[in-house]
Amino acid sequence: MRTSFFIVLFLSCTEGLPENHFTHNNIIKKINMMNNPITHITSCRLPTEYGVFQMHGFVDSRTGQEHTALVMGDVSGSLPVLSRIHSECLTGDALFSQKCDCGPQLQAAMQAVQQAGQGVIVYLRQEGRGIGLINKIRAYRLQDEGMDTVEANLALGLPVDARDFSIAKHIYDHLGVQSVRLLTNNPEKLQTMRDCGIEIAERVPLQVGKNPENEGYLQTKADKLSHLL
Ligand SMILES: Nc1nc2c(ncn2[C@@H]2O[C@H](COP(=O)(O)OP(=O)(O)OP(=O)(O)O)[C@@H](O)[C@H]2O)c(=O)[nH]1
Ligand SMILES: [Zn+2]
Repeated sequence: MRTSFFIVLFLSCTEGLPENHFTHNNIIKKINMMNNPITHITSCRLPTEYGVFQMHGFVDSRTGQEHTALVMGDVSGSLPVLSRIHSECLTGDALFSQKCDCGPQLQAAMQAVQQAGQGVIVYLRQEGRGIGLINKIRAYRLQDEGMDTVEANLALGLPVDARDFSIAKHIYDHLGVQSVRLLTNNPEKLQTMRDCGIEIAERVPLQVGKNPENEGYLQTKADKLSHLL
């Protein structure tokens, strides 16, 4: 009760400070980092087209969201581990959509881990950059009418990107991962991991799955979301 009072007081006092100071979001993320909200529930063997992984299930006590990590080999310790932090995309990962590059990225990441003989795929259930499936369909409908991926989220009154990559840090901690070679083109993911205390030994580019349907989407990610494409 007392702690919450001081947190609320602190948040009110920091209102109005510039973006690069204490934003509410950053403070809330830091509080979340202090009280680990991610609980490991169980794990099982998962044979896939890309080899046999150990699949771990986690629950976020704040949202009830279920996340998973696919692990191959021994990943604990200070040596860099090949890893992908993948955000759920039902349309791309499971329904073969060509509107994005998620499906081919997931496959390429799993294949790369198989080739390395060791690695972690963190699969975060933050569909639609965190706005959920129904809102993503709403956003796609606006894109059918000519908006780009950023404009559509904003037109719906939603954040452009509502994901919390710090969840991955808790998952890495559970697995004993300290340093990663991260498969990504997204600089924000790299920065969040660094801010959380995960060493980025290397960024491994992941440029696959380009097709005529997703050319504009990839261009928007490069132009408006600073993706390294
Ligand atoms: N709201 C919204 N979400 C999208 C759209 N297209 C893909 N997504 C979601 O975007 C997430 C994937 O993000 P991306 O921007 O493709 O890639 P990233 O994970 O940020 O970066 P990489 O590590 O380089 O792949 C998934 O959750 C998808 O469901 C879209 O047009 N609108
Ligand atoms: Zn996708």
